Amino acid sequence: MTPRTSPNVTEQGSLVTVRHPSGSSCEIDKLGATVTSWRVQDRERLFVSRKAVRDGTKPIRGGIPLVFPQFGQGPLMPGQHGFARKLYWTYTGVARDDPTEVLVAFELKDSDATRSSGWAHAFKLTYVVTLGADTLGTHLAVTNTDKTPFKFTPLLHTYFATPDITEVRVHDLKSLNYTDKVREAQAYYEDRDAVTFDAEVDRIYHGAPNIIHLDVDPRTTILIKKNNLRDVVVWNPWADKAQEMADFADEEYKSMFCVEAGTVHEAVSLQPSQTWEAGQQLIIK
Ligand SMILES: O=P(O)(O)OC[C@H]1O[C@@H](O)[C@H](O)[C@@H](O)[C@@H]1O
Repeated sequence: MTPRTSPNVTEQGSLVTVRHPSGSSCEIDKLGATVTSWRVQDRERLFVSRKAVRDGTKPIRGGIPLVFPQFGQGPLMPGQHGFARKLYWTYTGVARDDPTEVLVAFELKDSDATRSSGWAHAFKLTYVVTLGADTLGTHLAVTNTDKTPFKFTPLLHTYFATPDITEVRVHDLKSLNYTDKVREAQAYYEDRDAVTFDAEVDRIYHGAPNIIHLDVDPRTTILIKKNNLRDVVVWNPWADKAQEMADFADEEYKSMFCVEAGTVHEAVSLQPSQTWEAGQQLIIK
């Protein structure tokens, strides 16, 4: 099928750039189908490290890497955060372009690389990125094309940009249980109205509400509206961990934070021929 094109979408090398008539734009790298830029009102909303490696030798440090089939270092396969963020996806073209939204689609199927990864199932992933005037949607469909069921723990690893990490507030997580990876992966209860950052944070909030408000600075709120993703991971490496990461500059922990919608506490199970769908919409308020 010939990819559908639009004057609002350009493809150059591994980058697909989408422009909306309102002036907003986004950029997706076929490496991982990683959204690497989202600009609204002339302001970049996503964080990408200035030391990010963009040649395919490692996942892109920033934007929205897509974690599949495994979040973290789980039991499903060896390594961290699965293979989807490390592989080049196929750009399948413009799915829709109308005055309100522009949609572009990407696909990843099992290959020698995925079958030899330790998670050897046959699958098809379809990822649709939707740009509106002040919204960005990322929607994933997973189809089991195999003869047996499989499990996965998918996640949208969104890196948000902030002018000052100490002013960030992540709301709507109060009264949830969370696993704290910084404290021996023990379970805790969130009693604060907002999660803030003044040290390393690495938590999995279980069963989070579908709307999360983020104050990225005292005047700017972004809403995450998630769909069919149960949990929310909140992460900032802070100073010491930042120094350990080769593709992240030492001071960059001050200008980013991750709020990651996923189903990671318990895996999704998918039967042969079935499709599972989920996603998020980011909205500038
Ligand atoms: O360095 P990576 O593999 O991109 O992972 C970054 C972080 O991703 C988060 O989702 C994890 O909860 C953290 O534990 C991890 O450090």
